[in-house]
Amino acid sequence: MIEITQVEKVYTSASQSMKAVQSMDLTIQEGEILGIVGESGSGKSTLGKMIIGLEAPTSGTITYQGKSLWNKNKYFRVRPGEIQTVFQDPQSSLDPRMRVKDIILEPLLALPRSERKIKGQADKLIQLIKRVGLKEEHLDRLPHEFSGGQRQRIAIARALITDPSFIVLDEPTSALDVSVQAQVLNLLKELQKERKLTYMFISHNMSVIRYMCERVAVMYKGEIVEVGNTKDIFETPKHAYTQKLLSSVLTVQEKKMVEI
Ligand SMILES: Nc1ncnc2c1ncn2[C@@H]1O[C@H](COP(=O)(O)OP(=O)(O)OP(=O)(O)O)[C@@H](O)[C@H]1O
Repeated sequence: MIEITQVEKVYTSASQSMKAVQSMDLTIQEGEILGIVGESGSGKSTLGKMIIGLEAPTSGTITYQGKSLWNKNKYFRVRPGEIQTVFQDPQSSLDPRMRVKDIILEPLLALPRSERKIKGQADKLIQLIKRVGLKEEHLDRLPHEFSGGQRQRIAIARALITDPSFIVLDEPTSALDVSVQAQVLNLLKELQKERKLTYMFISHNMSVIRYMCERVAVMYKGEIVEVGNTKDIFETPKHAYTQKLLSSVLTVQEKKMVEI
């Protein structure tokens, strides 16, 4: 579905330049949940941003269903709303002045007028808010009236309103309490199956990755050092960095994640 070939991203400022992503080759298969794991600063979010159109690759190609997403610095949408995203922090990613219904409907404004499907929109909105575990009356409320988990459910509904096929989930539950985290992860899993979605799931939490993903790519200093089936990566990690990640993170976090 997505083919990343020799992608590099260099951030340049007046004083310096830094390679956030380098020599990246990666395939994301239709219908899978691919995990991207790595410590802070390893380039995970930069990769996600290049796929959703927020950062242009410095070199290399990214194709979606065979079509190039970038031509120099210009991003081409395959179909507006086809690729969506859910970010980590539901506090800052939802406009505090907007009512929930307007937040969820907002991505439709990016679609051409003919595709906004005004007819039936209200029904779709009600269906969606209920599907993510909230109530119809919540549609008229403001974000501050909700808990972190509920706000992330709103962000998920917003991502789904355009009927995407592919969603970049960038640390979608990292800001949540562990029990709430499990509920949101389960919701994401159910939605992926029901709607035959493909996810790129970014996390630094190995337990969450193991619970969610069929395959995992391990990033270190902007490069993918290892990619494979989750089971293989966890049972027989080949790269020294993956081994280190597993030994340092799992023992503490697995205890925390028992509820999952
Ligand atoms: N807009 C930017 N300008 C300059 N440098 C940036 C920019 N965005 C990211 N970087 C740098 O690129 C590197 C990779 O950052 P990135 O956010 O992709 O990593 P990450 O693995 O997602 O980390 P985290 O888990 O902390 O979000 C970091 O060194 C970061 O400081």
